[in-house]
Amino acid sequence: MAPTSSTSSTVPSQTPVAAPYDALLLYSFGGPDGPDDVLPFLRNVTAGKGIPDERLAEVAEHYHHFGGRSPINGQNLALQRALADELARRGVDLPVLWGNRNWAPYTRDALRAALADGSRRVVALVTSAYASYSGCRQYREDLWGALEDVREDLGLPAGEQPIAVDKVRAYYNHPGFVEANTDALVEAFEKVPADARVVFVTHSIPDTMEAASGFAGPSYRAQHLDVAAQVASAAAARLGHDVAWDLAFCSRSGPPSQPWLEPDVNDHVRELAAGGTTAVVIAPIGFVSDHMEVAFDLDTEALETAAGLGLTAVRADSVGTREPFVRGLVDLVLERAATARALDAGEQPPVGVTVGAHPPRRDVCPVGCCRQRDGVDSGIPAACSVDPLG
Ligand SMILES: CC1=C(CCC(=O)O)c2cc3nc(cc4[nH]c(cc5[nH]c(cc1n2)c(C)c5CCC(=O)O)c(CCC(=O)O)c4C)C(CCC(=O)O)=C3C
Ligand SMILES: [Fe+2]
Repeated sequence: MAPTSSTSSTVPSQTPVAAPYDALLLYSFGGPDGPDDVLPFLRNVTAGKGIPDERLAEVAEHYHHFGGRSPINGQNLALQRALADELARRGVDLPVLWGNRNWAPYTRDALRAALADGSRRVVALVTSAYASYSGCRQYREDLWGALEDVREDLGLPAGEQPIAVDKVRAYYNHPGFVEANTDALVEAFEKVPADARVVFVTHSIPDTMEAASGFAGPSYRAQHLDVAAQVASAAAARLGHDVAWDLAFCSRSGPPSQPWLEPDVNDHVRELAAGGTTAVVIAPIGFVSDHMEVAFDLDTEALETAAGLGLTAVRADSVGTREPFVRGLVDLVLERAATARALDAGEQPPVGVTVGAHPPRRDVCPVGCCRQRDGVDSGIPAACSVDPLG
């Protein structure tokens, strides 16, 4: 009888589905964990951005209103756990790390830990579904800086990176994200009359950033309109009635002289009320979890605006750790791995899975992608692009 070792050696060796990656980085924005963190966090976020002091004081108040703690860190921990569980369920051996741009745990520390654990190639999943300077390029610029820090730790010369990071494409039009948002909207309709109007909401950005976001595909606004149309029609099919909707924006900052995407959600709700609407669902498709913009700008301000006008108003859930979303994210990670393997082998990569009117966003950003922040180039190199200086 053959010894066990030779029996197992006859099993054909399979490429692990996550290869060439040896770790997954959940890469997020970060937020304060207590009152003393609020100001230094806000300084990190706004360094060099020209946000007026009054706006900063106002945003600090939003955080202090919730005890100086952002809900975002707990939400990322929950998502990290959900991703690890889904990977384990599929038998995929891939540790999930968590790192942030603006607060601890910082990305550079997550990369240091990955390196210490022997990882050399990491796949990053950004907690923003849409492509724009704020949702893609800025994460890539900060990642470039973190990779430089890790290289300098080891005293390696420029260009000799000890660890490489690839990024999962912007996933707004992935079926998992759309399905999870649809489920949340269908559930919200249990609490309002069938003729309630849906106000899909996302973060406002400057008009100049909106223009730059269209460099390598549909613009930030167009990406949201595509998701909104998909979610509304899928929800209508399930609910058995029409779903009327609009797209509105929240959390505008910057000087008043600078145009940002409109309408503001509060102004829009006022306009709907004036036009005879009596019930609204506020659906935060622009955010993946109920972080501060959702907790304050929507649940505190926008719902108060609606209540003050006598409207029936509910807020649909953000996708959070909903099963279709988490499943979709793991599908995207494995898709990115299959793409990396194909490119490494000089083969044609798989076509990314999507729903809606748009093709998949690129995995590797072209030169110039989303580079203009306020009508001028950021001037900062970025990781996960064909040319870091591009
Ligand atoms: C598109 C977008 C997303 C979605 C994509 C993504 O998720 O990344 C997002 C997310 C977030 N934004 C957040 C917080 C802040 N954003 C700010 C400022 C800004 N955001 C912008 C855009 C976006 N922001 C822009 C154009 C600015 C102006 C300054 C600049 O040009 O960059 C400021 C400064 C004060 C203020 O101006 O409001 C804060 C404190 C938090 C953490 C929340 C928490 O703690 O729970 C999260 C998840
Ligand atoms: Fe923001």
